[in-house]
Amino acid sequence: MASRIEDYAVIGNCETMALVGRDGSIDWLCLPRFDSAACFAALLGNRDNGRWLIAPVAAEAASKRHYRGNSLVLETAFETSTGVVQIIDALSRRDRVTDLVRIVSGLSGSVEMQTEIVLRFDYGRTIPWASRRADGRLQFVAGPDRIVLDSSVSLRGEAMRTVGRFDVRAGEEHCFAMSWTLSFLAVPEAADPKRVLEQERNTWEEWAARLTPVNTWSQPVVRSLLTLKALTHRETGGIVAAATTSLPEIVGGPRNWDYRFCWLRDATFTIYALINGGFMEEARQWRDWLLRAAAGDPDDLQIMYGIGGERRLTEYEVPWLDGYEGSRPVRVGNLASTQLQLDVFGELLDTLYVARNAGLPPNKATWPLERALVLHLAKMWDQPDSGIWEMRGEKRHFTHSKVMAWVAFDRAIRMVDEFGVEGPAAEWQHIRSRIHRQVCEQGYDPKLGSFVQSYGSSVLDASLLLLPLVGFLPPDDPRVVGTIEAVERRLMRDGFLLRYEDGRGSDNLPAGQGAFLACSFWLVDNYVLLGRLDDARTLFERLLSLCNDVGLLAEEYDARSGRQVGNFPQAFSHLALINSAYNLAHHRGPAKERSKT
Ligand SMILES: OC[C@H]1O[C@H](O[C@H]2O[C@H](CO)[C@@H](O)[C@H](O)[C@H]2O)[C@H](O)[C@@H](O)[C@@H]1O
Repeated sequence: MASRIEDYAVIGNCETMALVGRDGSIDWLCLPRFDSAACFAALLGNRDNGRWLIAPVAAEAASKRHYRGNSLVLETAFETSTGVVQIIDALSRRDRVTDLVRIVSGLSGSVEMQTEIVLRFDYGRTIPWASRRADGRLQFVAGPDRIVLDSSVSLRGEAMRTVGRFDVRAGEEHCFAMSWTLSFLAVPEAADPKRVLEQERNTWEEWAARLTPVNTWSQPVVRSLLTLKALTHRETGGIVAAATTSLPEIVGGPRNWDYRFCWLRDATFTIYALINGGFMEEARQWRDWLLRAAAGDPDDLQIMYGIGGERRLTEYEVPWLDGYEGSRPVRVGNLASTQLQLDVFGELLDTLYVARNAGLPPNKATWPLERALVLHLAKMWDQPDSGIWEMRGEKRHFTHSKVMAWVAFDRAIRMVDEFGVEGPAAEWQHIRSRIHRQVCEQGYDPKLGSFVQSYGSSVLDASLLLLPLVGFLPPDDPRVVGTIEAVERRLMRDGFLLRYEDGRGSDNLPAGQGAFLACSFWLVDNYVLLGRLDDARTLFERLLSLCNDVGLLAEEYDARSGRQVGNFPQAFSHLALINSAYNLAHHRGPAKERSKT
């Protein structure tokens, strides 16, 4: 059985990530990209679907772990009655080769260790052919995939697994290196695990040293930025929403989605957080990814793309996997990619505007794309859509979607005014006023004293907290204050926010989801804008306490079971954490800047 979600740490190489359990088992790894098929899929099934365990034989061993400095090199120490041993894990990358290295090092006494390697390509389904090469390394091949395994420990095959037992005394070390390539390419040289670890640590540390400091909450902010960077593909610049598919929003339920794609919404928010952290090169890389992904007719803009900008993300179910703790179905691909979600226009224009203001030199294709998108939006902003929560039910006039359409026109007008780019600003001003009026008339319920999820409904939705954050209305406007109060009253569960009222949001899915962490961070941002700084700090600190022992967050938190739920680690949660930390720490944080109208 897989571990609890918060019991995983991740290691990554900016192309893919592996989930490493506290128990020393790597239960998830897709090779070579985040969205490739997994060769370790025990996370969504059982150990026969693929995993790599290295752990003491003694079942009672207690583990403690941390990252080496500001890196993604993970150290897990196991304490047993006979001694202490440490496992150091890292993922790296050479030309067309992915390396997973693990070093077992004895710290005190002597510990009897075991390893079990179950390699299953194609999401746990395909058992590869195993053989021993002339150079002594083990080789596993199936279809396009080849893995070569080098180890200082003697290993043997047993019931379709590779297993070994070894003792580690204080001062001793055993090294393992697993290298993946396409099966038709030359067999790669063996990796040098120690050199790989050193190099990975230095690269990550150098990157993190460029951070604009945030004082009080530096540690969680740096770990969140490292996680966002690790979710960014090094070559394409695409940013995935999370490293996993189908970790459930409700354990045992069907709300299981594939997040290994690049949502424009999540990516623009990520860039916003990276710009606040001072990382302009990443902003440029993502902007260039966007220009390539969105190339073509603006009518064809998708709300998400593959890592390289791929458009077809066909969703299918993987019936041979039982799902995380039985949460079925396991899905690959995402049908939401075909939805209309109007808010992405606003998020794109807002982030590109922020990037210009932050000094990102414009690319000559940027404004033509922005202009084309706004001209397209002018023709369809008044259509119903699927909204920020990607509801698979009937389309509606979501208030948040319309507000973000307002943002798109607002930022386009500002760009004409402030940067002298060319566009029909007078026409856009007219549309901007129309949307504003319409939202205030149809998206606001005077009896409730609050904005509502969609026109004419009485359902509350935490996305309404973004209204003051994007400058649609001032934070002290009574309608905004009323909305914050209504959200606190109706969406707060055990001190954290649900994203909308369960069962009333008509998403045709079972109720019972956990608190949506990004929404709870938006409440922190609203408190900051209202000057409720004590409330902001208290809620922020409580949210930080939900991070696992290595600072990672999934999408949601289920307060009843005290567990993280949803895909992991999730960019949306981490970027919201970073933005709230900057809002709290700086007099002129991102919320204050953005809310200037
Ligand atoms: O719950 C319904 C939807 O859930 C996913 O979307 C959520 O995650 C996205 C990526 O982080 C985020 O952009 C979106 O706002 C969230 O609602 C899922 O990917 C959808 O297919 C699903 O309909």
